[in-house]
Order: sequence, then C-alpha cells, then structure tokens
Amino acid sequence: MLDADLSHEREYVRGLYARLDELREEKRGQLDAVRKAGAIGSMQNVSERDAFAAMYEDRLAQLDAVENRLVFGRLDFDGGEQQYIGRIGLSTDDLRRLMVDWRAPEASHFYQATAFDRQGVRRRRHLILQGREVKAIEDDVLDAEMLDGSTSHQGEGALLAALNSKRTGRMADIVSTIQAEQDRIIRAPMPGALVVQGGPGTGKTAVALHRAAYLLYSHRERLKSAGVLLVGPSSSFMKYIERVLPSLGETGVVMSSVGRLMPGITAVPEADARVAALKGSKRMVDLVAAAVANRQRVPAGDRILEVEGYKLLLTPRQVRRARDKARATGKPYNEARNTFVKILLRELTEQLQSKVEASNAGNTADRSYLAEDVRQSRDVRVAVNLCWMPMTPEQLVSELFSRRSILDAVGSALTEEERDLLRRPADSPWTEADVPLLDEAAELLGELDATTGHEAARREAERRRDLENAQQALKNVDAALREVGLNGVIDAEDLADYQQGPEARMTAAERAVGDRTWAYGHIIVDEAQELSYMQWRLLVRRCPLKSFTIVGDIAQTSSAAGASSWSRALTPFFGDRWTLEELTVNYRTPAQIAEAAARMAAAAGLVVSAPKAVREGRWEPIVDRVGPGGVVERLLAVLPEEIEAADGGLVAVIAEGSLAGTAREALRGAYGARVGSGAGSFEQDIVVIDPREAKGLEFDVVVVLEPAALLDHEHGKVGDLYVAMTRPTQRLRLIAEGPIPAGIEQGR
Ligand SMILES: Nc1ncnc2c1ncn2[C@@H]1O[C@H](COP(=O)(O)OP(=O)(O)OP(=O)(O)O)[C@@H](O)[C@H]1O
Repeated sequence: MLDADLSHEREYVRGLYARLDELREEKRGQLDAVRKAGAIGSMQNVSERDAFAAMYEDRLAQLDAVENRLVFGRLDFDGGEQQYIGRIGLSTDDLRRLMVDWRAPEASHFYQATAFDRQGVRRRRHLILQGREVKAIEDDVLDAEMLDGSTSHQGEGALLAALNSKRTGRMADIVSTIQAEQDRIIRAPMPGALVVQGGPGTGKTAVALHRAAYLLYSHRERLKSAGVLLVGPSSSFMKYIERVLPSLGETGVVMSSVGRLMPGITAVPEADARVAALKGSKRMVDLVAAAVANRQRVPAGDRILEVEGYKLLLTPRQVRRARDKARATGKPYNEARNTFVKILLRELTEQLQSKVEASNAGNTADRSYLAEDVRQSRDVRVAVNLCWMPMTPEQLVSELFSRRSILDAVGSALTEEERDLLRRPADSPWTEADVPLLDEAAELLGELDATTGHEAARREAERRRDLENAQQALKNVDAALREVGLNGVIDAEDLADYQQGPEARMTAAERAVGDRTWAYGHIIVDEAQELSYMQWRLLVRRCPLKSFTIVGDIAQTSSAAGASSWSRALTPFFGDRWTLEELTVNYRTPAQIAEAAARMAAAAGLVVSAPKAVREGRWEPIVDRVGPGGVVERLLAVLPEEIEAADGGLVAVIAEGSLAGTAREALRGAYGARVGSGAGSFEQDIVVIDPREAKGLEFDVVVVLEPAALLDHEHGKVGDLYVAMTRPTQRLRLIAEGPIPAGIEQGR
C-alpha cells in the first residue's frame, strides 16, 4: 500500500514537472517568435521587440525559479477531492487544475487545518522531493476514521527535518512547513500597520518574506505599480535573505538596509551610540528645519549692487518682503527660492530701468535686455545667494555638522555637549543615522532645479508615454505576432514596464529604488525594534498609506536609538491604528539553549517574551572557564570538536571588539581561508562576527567569547548577549576568563 502511494505520487509529480517544462517551452517559443518577428521586419521597432523579449525572459526566469521543490503538499477533502499545493498554480491547457499556488485562499487549509478544526480536510500529505523525484511522503491524518493504519506515512516530520537541516549561510524559504500561527500573519489583510512581536527564532524574518510574496500575489494589481519595500538592519542581513523571494517566484520587492534608503548614499554604521541616539531623536526635526531656515538671511543693512555701471540698492525691507512672499507659496526651500529670486530681479530691473531712462533723458529702455543685465550681474548673484542659497541635502547636513558657527546658530536647543557630539569634519562618511536627516533635509529643500519639475511628475509623464507607446506597439505587432503563432495575452501595462530598452528595463519596484519620492504600496520592516524616531519618520514618508508589516523583538534591541516599547515607537506615527500579533514558538534554538538565554536575560533584568522551543537539542550549553588570557587559546583547542558537531554546517564565533580581531587572526592562522571576517562571508564555514552583525542570522554551532563583555560593553545591552546566545540551531559554547553572567548555568 505504501509503495503504491509513493508510486502514485511519483507519477503525479512527474506530470507536474512535465507541465512546467511545457510552459517553459511555450514561453521560450514565444521569446524566439518575438525575436524572429523582429528579424523579419514585421515588428518595426527594435525597442518594441526588446520590450516583448524582456517580458518573456522574465516570465521564463520565474518559471525556472520554482524548479526546486515545485510541489510539497496534498490535501484530501471530505468529498474525496484532492488538491496539490506548490510554489505556483498549474493547470492543463483546458484549465483543469493540477496544483494550487500556496498563496491562494484555498491553500490556507494546508497550513491551518488541525484535528480539532479540520476545515473539511481528512488528510494533509507532505511530499518530500529530491530533485524531481518524490523521496518520501508524510501524512497528518486529521480524520480519525482514516486512521486504519494502512494509509499512514510517518516520518521525522517535515518541520523537524527542516529545522535539523544544516545551515548554509543563506536563508531558505519555509513554504512547505509554514505553521498555523505564522500563516495567519502571512495572510493578514494588507491595510494598516501590523506589528509582529516574537522572540528569537520564531520565524519573524521568514514570515515577513512570505508575507511579501503573499501580498504581491493577492494584491498584484495595486502592488505591481506601487511596489513593496522590505527593510532590514544591514546589508549582510539583506544578503542572508536575498534568495528567499526569488525562490518563491517573486522579484518585485525592493530590498534595502536602513543605510541605503537615500538613493545615491551608502552609509556606514554610526560608531558612537550617543551620536546614534541623538541623531535618531525627534529633536532632529527642529534642528534640520532650523538649518534650512538659517540659509535664508536678511542683510543687516542696505547693499549697493553694481549693474552695467549703475548703482542699485538692495534694502533689508525688500529682501524681507520677497522672502515672506516666497515662503507664503508653501513650496519647499529650493522651489520657493525661485519665487524669491524672481521678485528681487523684477524690483532691481525696475530700479535699473528708471536709472537708465533718467540718464537717457526719458527715452524708454528695452526691459528684457535690462532684466538680462540684472540676472547676469555678479553683484546681484552674490547678493541673492547670500540671502537665499540654493542647497542640496548633502550640503546642508554636511555644513551643519562641520561648521561650528552654523550648528551654534541653529542648535540652541541642544546642550554644548550634544553639539560637540554632532561635530565632525566635512569629509566624514555618511552614517546610517545621517540617512533620515538627509531625507528630512531633502523634503524641506525640494528639487534643486525646480525648472526640471518634480521627480514624481517627470516619472508620471514618462510612464504615461510608455503606456501610450505600449498600446501603440500592441496594435502594431498584433498581426505580426499572430502570423508567428504568438498567442500570449499581454496587456499594455505589462509591456510598458519593459518599454525602456534592455539596459534600463525595470519593474516598477526596481524603478522605485532610485527615487526618494516613490510612494510604496506596502512596507515590511524586519528587526524593527532597532529603528529610531527619525528612521520611522523616513519610512512613513515612503508609504503615505501607512500600510506596514513590522516585525521584531523589543528584547533584542541593541541600537541606542532603538525602541523600548512598540507603543512608544509607533504611536507618534500610527496613533492607535496598529495591531499586535505574537509568534510564540522558537523554531531555531534547541530548548536547553533557549532556556539558558531566557534565564540569563531575566537575571539581567531584561524582559523577554521567551518563546517555547519546538525541539530538544542534543547538547546542554557548554561553559568553559579559562585562566587569564586563555580565551583564544581555548577557542583554538575546542574548535575541531565544534566543527565536528556542526557536521559540515556553519560555526560562528561571536565576540566584541578587539577580542573578535584576535580570535579571527588566530583562527586564520589555523584554518586559513575557511575563516570569514564578518556576516557577509557566507562561503566560509567558520565566521567571526560581533553580536550586532549576528542579528537575524543563524548558525549550526555558536561559540561566544567572554559573554560578560557583551553584557557590559559600553555600546552593548543585555540584548546583545541574548542575540548571541540565540543564534545556534544545534550547539552553544561559552568561553570566559571573566565571570559567567547569572542565569546561564542554573539547573533546568
Ligand atoms: N514554519 C517553519 N518551518 C521551517 N522552518 C522554520 C519555520 N519557521 C521558522 N523556521 C526556521 O527557523 C529559523 C528562525 O527563523 P527566523 O530567522 O525567521 O526567526 P526570527 O524570529 O526572525 O529570529 P530572530 O529574531 O532571532 O532573528 C529559520 O531557520 C527559519 O527557516
């Protein structure tokens, strides 16, 4: 019976792959046809042909991306109906359904049905594939009547198998084993702000990514043009998760670390926690506004300006009046400046005209020439700029922090000590904490060259033009396509996305990356507890609809500007219009280790929502006490044992500052290129890393050096040690010369 089941599933899965191959062939044929149609000249315009080709290439890439574990489940319903669940929906040519997309409403039973709430499901079957072959099947029988022994396939359990698998340094999707509490969050309605709080390893990142894929599937129309933004803490974290969405067949999500949210700027972490806290605080709103206002100056007295040999007068009163009128337009600084300049130039031209006419005994002068003379005059240009200097956000913020006189003038609400913290040389690199200040400045300054119009307006016009071109192209090529047997249904919107030619062809989401004023349809924030007030402000600006999924763990906050409570962090932006969901099961860390971490946190006074670990591990946490100066020596001595325990997986050594450096050097001496120098070194199997870089990542084995140093490090918080201790999927070792933080060794 069991073998019969297995061969039935093998046969069916073979059929699914055959259908996938057929679809690929079809797309490939369409691609070739488009290219051929271009070559024989039926399709006149090369860029049209390229747009079609690009679109088919992308569709083909999507079909290629779902190759691995194409199908993973089957549901048997009360009425005898069966339904296969996989990465995408598949149907036959005559629309008989072969497989349902995991995101479709009817697939939710696969994740939600239980013996208590069967939802019409008699049996849930997991199909475990290797390549294209079904290797094993596992059944959850939900209907007791089916439990006659003969139809039940038991195994380790698909979930446990996934959890025990070796880590590769890259996150994998969990689509085949999403748990019910996770599924409810993934499928939650889109509008509004949803906060997902969960302890370490509860699958917050996994949920965030699967939710992005789900939203794109279920709100495709809206999100296709607006896009989804996914924000994470660091570029190494983004690298860690970058493969998940493509494996779910989704490429339409913009992924960005917090340091990259301002187009054109790549920011480094803010080294000093006090500076990060200050720059993240709400007080920066007034500081940046004051810095902008400071660039508009009314001269103390009259100024004489020379134009073509005539002396014109610029009075403080004139400047003040022009400034007030310009400000009254309500436009941003650089755009309002145009009004200011126009008013002053007009007045100065009038002055010049009357002077010229007076000296020419009443003959009228040509006003347009005079206006040009005024505009060209160096004196006038200098005077106008002194009153109202055109500014870029980079200039504004750089000068604010590097020019003592400016910061003293606008920062009167800050203490002397705070101003000293902000001061730095003009050529300092941008930091993550600067990014929201630059964004704030950009918002107040507006476009530098207002004559080119607002970026958004330009984009809109471009999009309209692309759409018109696409409609025209569809008309033009319709006949040619039919001639060569191209029967795909294409809409102009789709094609417009590809109109810009191969090098510039981008989805709407990709275009959003380079545009600060882009309004996203939805934003997903991971490790959201780290965000400062100013970073939230920036993000809310990027999604005026305030449609957010916010995932994080308050207990893991390590940024000095980060949140100590969701309510405090979110109320300024969302009021009470956000809902809180909790994830309660830890899928990563074995129980013995998770409990030690939770006891340590409790002893150190950190309130944690310690989730329940889903499995026991093989090992208790190991604590090694060593004599003075012996930490690295012990590390070298025990590493072979740890590598063996990792069994081909990853070993991470987590340490602070100089100890991390010494450990890395020593390990490099012994293991050479196998040792990676940070979170980004995914190809190596031994990684030395600090706790902040480790955030969000996981490893088979973790060795923490000098845990007490993580606890009292001047930049650190209890959260850092808590993060470090909750990274392993199998085994944890602590090596300490100093005291072992309380709680860790207490009996279970
Ligand atoms: N339903 C699931 N099926 C299989 N694996 C899962 C499931 N849920 C979570 N995992 C695995 O558990 C691990 C932890 O998940 P994830 O990194 O998303 O947790 P997290 O809550 O973001 O953790 P942290 O806050 O510690 O960064 C990952 O390896 C993830 O693949």
